[in-house]
Amino acid sequence: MLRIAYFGPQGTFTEQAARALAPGEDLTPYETVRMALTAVREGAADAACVPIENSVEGVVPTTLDGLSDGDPLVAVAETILPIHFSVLTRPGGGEIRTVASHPHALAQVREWLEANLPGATVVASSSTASAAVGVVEGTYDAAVSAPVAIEHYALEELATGVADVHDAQTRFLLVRRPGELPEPTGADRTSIVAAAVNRTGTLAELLAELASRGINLTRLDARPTRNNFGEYRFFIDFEGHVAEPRIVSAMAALRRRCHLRFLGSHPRADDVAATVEPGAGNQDFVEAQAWVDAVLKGEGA
Ligand SMILES: O=C(O)C(=O)Cc1ccccc1
Repeated sequence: MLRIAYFGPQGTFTEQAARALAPGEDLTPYETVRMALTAVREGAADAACVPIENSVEGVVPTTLDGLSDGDPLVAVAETILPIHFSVLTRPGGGEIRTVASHPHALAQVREWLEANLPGATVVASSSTASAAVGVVEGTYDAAVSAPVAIEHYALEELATGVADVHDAQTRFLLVRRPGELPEPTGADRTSIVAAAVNRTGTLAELLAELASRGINLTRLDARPTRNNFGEYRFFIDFEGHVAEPRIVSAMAALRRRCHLRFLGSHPRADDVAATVEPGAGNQDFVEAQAWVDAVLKGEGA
């Protein structure tokens, strides 16, 4: 049985994602994303499930920073969950003075809180489920939680199906230490971190390497390096798998231009096939290479 670390405690959205990505495996909650990643780096877990991006709030910065610092880890699978919340209180609990949740959750229920709990102080907690634990312990009066949290904590539902933005989704990754890669499927995502020198046009040059090979981006985020103010690392996700000739060509070109960290190639949860531009399919790259090989051998011109 695989040991899967996940961003907990029990009852987080991430636990739900871990159950979907690693059914029947041995799941252990960790208090922070960083601690779950460290468990994999140190060998205490075989893989970790962590949230990466939300359709409303964007990326989860602690996950990006946790993946770009420390020993390399690679994503081998992803899942996307629909996100709506339950507001949980103590049974028979009185006035609601404080309401807590993960910042990504709070950002998605701001209008609901203003309309329904206007007097309550809003407090950020490490996860939606840690807010529920805080309500059980009396630290907060209400928690904005994942619907499954009610199965773990002796609380009452003040409201369910809460969401300012309907159809919100969060994408989660299963990450491991580098090893065998998942097979390409034709509907894959590759993730890298690029650290380029601060010079005019650097980012445009990196993106041009991808664009000229017809590679479609699915996400682009910048995070500060934290060493020098104004210096950034770029997190780039694009369609395709590193085992494909066109992606190999792009990765080698990027590697010549900047420091690269490979964060994995894996099937997309939404199963959307990669866009292929005319002349930029894998077969085009294979045929072009075969022609150059023939020239080198003196068998063609
Ligand atoms: O706190 C949780 O339950 C998480 O898994 C992170 C999160 C928070 C808000 C929306 C989706 C995921």
